[in-house]
Amino acid sequence: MDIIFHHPTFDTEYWLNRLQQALPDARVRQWKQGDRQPADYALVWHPPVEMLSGRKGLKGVFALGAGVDAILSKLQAHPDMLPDGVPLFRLEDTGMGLQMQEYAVSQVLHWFRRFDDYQRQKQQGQWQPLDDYRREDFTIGILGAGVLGGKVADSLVAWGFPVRCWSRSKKDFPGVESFAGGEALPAFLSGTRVLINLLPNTPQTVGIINRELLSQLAKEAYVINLARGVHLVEADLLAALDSGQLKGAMLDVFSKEPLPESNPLWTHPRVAMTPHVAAVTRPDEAISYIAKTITQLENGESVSGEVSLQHGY
Ligand SMILES: NC(=O)C1=CN([C@@H]2O[C@H](COP(=O)(O)OP(=O)(O)OC[C@H]3O[C@@H](n4cnc5c(N)ncnc54)[C@H](O)[C@@H]3O)[C@@H](O)[C@H]2O)C=CC1
Ligand SMILES: O=C(O)C(=O)CO
Repeated sequence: MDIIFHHPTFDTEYWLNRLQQALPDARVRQWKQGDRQPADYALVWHPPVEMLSGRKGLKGVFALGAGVDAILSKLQAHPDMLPDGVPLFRLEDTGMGLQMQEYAVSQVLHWFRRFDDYQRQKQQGQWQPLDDYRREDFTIGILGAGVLGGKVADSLVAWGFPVRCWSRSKKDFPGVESFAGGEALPAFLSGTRVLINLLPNTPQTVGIINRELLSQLAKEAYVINLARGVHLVEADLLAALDSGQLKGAMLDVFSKEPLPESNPLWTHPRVAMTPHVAAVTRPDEAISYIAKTITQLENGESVSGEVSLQHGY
């Protein structure tokens, strides 16, 4: 079995060695320009078109991340990168769930304990205890209740917050109120104090966090965007912060990355940000999942992690 690998930034040597250890019978190689030799599986992130285009004999393609929006948009322009019937897989959790939990819990607690207010007071030399926030006024709403949204919901339930989620179909997560579909979105938003976005980037979700949505949140709400920059209309977020409808935002992803120097998000006092690091691919966990899945596919067993090309995630 032949496996080709391409990632623009990962330590390729490390990945090739670890993949080889996990699948000792396979021949694993880095794909290089001009390589048209056969391959059974391709492991990719931002693959060059010529790596996959017209390739015969491929049994599966693995995206080396959770979101497949970049590869799907490339496939739209170059459909022969994924011949009919060849499955596309993505990473399900593989260590990203815990990272998303760390990010969401630490930020929610930061706001809940009013560290943002105390930081402002400190800058003004003010010593002034403030009223505590109450958990019952701090409902967390998670847009996207999939692998990562589900994990984040669990961790916030454990901290005693009221948690609700919104997805395409209803979920049965312990302690989490589930809302499904467009009709249920207003009810989900009403009373939500902290909105956490973990939706995939699809034509249905682009621009979903806009003026209309933000206006339906609880007063002095907060937004955490952990999914993709295109979900959020940045100008609407800034307007909602300036009008007082929103109290703060924590953003990991942006419509353009790296965020251009001129973008007003950089200087807004109530916007905090990280450079798309909320959850990164952990090589060892990802390699275990890929090796297990390839072995299952080779044995004709059912597998998990296949992307629905119809739904776009
Ligand atoms: N910032 C970062 O470092 C990272 C960001 N991500 C982003 O997180 C996203 C979510 O990842 P997973 O949880 O693994 O995805 P998933 O596919 O397991 O979950 C997606 C959820 O969104 C819901 N959904 C999809 N379309 C919908 C619609 N139109 N209306 C309502 N609900 C809808 C689904 O029902 C599902 O609950 C990824 O697509 C990726 O963009 C993932 C990893 C790291
Ligand atoms: O895996 C993903 O989709 C990511 O965004 C990683 O940063």
